[in-house]
Amino acid sequence: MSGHILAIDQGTTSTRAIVFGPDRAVAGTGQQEFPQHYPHPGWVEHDPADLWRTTVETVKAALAAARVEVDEIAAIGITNQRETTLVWDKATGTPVYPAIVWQDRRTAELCDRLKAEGAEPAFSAKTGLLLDPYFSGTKIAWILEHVDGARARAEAGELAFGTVDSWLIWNLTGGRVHATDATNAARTLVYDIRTGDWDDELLKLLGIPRAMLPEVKDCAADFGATDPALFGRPIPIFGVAGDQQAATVGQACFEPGMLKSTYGTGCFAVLNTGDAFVTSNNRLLTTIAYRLDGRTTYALEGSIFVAGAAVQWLRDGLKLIDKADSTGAMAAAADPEQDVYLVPAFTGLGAPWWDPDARAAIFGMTRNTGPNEFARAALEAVCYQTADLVDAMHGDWASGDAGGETILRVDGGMVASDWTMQRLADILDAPVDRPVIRETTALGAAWLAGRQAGLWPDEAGFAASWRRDRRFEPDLGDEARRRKLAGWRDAVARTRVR
Ligand SMILES: Nc1ncnc2c1ncn2[C@@H]1O[C@H](COP(=O)(O)OP(=O)(O)O)[C@@H](O)[C@H]1O
Ligand SMILES: O=P(O)(O)OC[C@H](O)CO
Repeated sequence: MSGHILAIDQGTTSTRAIVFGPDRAVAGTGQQEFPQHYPHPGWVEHDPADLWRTTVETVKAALAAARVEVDEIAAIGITNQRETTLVWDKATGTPVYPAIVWQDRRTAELCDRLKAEGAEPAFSAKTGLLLDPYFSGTKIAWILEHVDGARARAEAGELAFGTVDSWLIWNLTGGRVHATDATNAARTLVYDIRTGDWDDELLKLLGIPRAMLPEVKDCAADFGATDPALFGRPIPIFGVAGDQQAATVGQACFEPGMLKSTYGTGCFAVLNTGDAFVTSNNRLLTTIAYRLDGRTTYALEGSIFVAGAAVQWLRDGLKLIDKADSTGAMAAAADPEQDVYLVPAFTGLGAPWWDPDARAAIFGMTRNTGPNEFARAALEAVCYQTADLVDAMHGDWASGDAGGETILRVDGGMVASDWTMQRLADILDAPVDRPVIRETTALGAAWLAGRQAGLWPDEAGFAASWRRDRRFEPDLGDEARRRKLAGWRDAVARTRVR
């Protein structure tokens, strides 16, 4: 056996598998998009079979691209879109309903009802989250309520709940292992991140039987081995983390005060707060950054639902562009005299507003507004939203705690756009560091698996190998920055409904 590690990154719009060589460089990749289903306004579903099929197919493609045999893979690390909720039959492995995706807003009313009953403080104190449809708990409750017979079967111990990691582990192990890791559990709204256990009071409030829940393990742990029938021989699954947490470790943000932001479909900024469970006064989430050797490292997180998805909307919805990477040149060519703002609340607004009923809007258009201004507005929206998050973080976590100025480590599909990264530095008025390895999420999952396998270095050794591709320095006058931010905040205020 040689020391390759296979990372599976099951994301919102595509599944990726990446083989990392013993030198920790990318040896081969496989990637597949899969269909998104929008059965009603505000609803978003995935077919669980698509998540599984694309996983198997991309693993095979990555192995072929890397020209490695299965017996050269020492371990698998899994990372995944978080909160997306699946419920399946333990005997047959058949899902009782499609996967309800994290972006889905169908449980907004249930969240409102629970808030009106005064339940939110109990959820926040234990889980670090808010009562928002984003998280898994109300999605599980919805399935139990709306799928014929589901509640009785769940109570009889016949049904399993899982986030996408659990669904993949279940299938990879041939239905032998029902497990998750602490970071994914932390997104369910029923896991107490202080005690590290499912919480009976919260389960009762949502009517979720404990028997449905997976076993919760550290991020680097033994999650079982793949069924030999799948890839020809068993491969141990040694690492699991939600994609934003995997990106946090992939960016080597191991020190309190270190901050990363990932720009994929959505944007997620995660600030390591060490051993401290920091309660936000600015409606950020408190969550688990990672749990290693039984020790929990906490984080503050700002979650924005639409980042690259706005670019996809320009491409697929408006058909203004053919390819995502056209937007940079268009933004650069946009009329500097026009202040056009897109508030991309297609599925409500996430942190720090948490307004599930807000819907997207464009402000400031004139007769001269065209595709270039739309492209710039879509890219700038990501920068403004990051600024809102970083501001909120500064309110909760004094920058002195971080030992100096804010430096943002970035990754995800959108960071390919130099224009966006420069504008991000300009709007934040802080340096933005882009790493050499942009597959940071997969790298983080690989590190967890490689650490558990004893093949990859510990935190310090791994952090020392982090390499910067480029630093974007802020280069926009204070006045212009303030004017733009004021225009953005005015646009957000006009979009909010709560
Ligand atoms: N050069 C680019 N400029 C702007 N947006 C981009 C660019 N390249 C990719 N994107 C956007 O990044 C997203 C893909 O990022 P990725 O990290 O693969 O997402 P996910 O993991 O959420 O599926 C898409 O929404 C796409 O529109
Ligand atoms: O699939 P991504 O990269 O957009 O990430 C989704 C997040 O995990 C949702 O919380």
